[in-house]
Amino acid sequence: MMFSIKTIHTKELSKKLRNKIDGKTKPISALGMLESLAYRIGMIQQTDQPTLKKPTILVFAGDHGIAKENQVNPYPQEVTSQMVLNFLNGGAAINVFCKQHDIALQIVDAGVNYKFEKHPDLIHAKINYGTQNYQYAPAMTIIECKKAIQKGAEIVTKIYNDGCNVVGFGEMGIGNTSSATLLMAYITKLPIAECVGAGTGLSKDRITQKQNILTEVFKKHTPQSFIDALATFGGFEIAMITGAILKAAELKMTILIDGFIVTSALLIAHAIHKDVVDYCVFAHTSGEQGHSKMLAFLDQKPLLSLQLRLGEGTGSAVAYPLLVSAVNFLNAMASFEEASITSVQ
Ligand SMILES: Cc1cc2ncn([C@H]3O[C@H](COP(=O)(O)O)[C@@H](O)[C@H]3O)c2cc1C
Ligand SMILES: O=C(O)c1cccnc1
Repeated sequence: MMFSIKTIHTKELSKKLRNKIDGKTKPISALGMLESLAYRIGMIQQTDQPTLKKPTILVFAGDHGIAKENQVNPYPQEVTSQMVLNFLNGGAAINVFCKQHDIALQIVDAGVNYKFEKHPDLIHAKINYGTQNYQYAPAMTIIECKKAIQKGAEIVTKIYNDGCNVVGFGEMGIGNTSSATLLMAYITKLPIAECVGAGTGLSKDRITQKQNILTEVFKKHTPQSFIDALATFGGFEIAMITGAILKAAELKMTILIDGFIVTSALLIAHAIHKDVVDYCVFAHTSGEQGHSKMLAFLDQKPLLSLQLRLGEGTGSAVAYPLLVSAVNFLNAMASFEEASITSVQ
């Protein structure tokens, strides 16, 4: 389970890209974050003429042992499987946005507590029927965790081999803001109180209850490695996304990072391989309060801030057209020289 992720920085290409961007018919830096986005995609693809091919969003779904008790989650566990069926029927927010932007969408059963029928858009990768409740035992075994990482890597390899070079990850798993909170606290070393939030809409009192429970959980376990932390606090969908991110970076794909939960998977991937973030584009800042702190920890600026707090990869789908604009201006806009326009002295 080794990933070979290359440092992107090559001075020559970096200079070439900067000159190309600065040479376009606009004042210097006038395309703002679209410029840094074009630069990043160019660096990822190691070319000053990047292209976006077969954009795909993979939504990983998994159930969480703790969710059965309804202490940290307002919605019951069965909503995970019900939402998977909704994805397969085309009725969820992520379906609508992917359709709008011509993004291929595939759903992965990473570990839902339900047996699904075969479906062309569903990848069967179930590790188990939900995790253990980490109030009592680690969420999964190290073997299960490694299997999930491996499976995530395999799924990304498959879409890469089918011609995709830009991928976003989404998730569905009732209770998974709790896993993300614990992973965030483990990696950033911030107190649980700084990481915990409303999830799908807990009241203030219930956030305090969630904070107390997660503080106890955090004290109970002493993971010995990043993989152990992922196994202890994670979900199958989060572990699979971690493997998917690492593989996508190895394959030099452009990776769209969504909200609080996907970023928690990235925190683990980043702890394992710090160069992984150079392959990522940060779609948005989630309304879940810990997310902006995760982004600050990674020193990354997201494209959008729409107070989305849904997950499913919706922030990535909504941000995707900005990547298209970035690549298009870089490839199609005239330079001062081509348009015979006088530049600054
Ligand atoms: C109908 C519905 C659709 C969703 N789509 C994503 N989530 C989001 O909410 C869940 C995490 O929040 P918590 O930790 O508070 O349970 C995840 O499934 C996440 O993807 C949804 C949640 C619900 C209820
Ligand atoms: O930001 C997210 O990904 C998020 C926030 C709340 C609930 N589900 C997902």
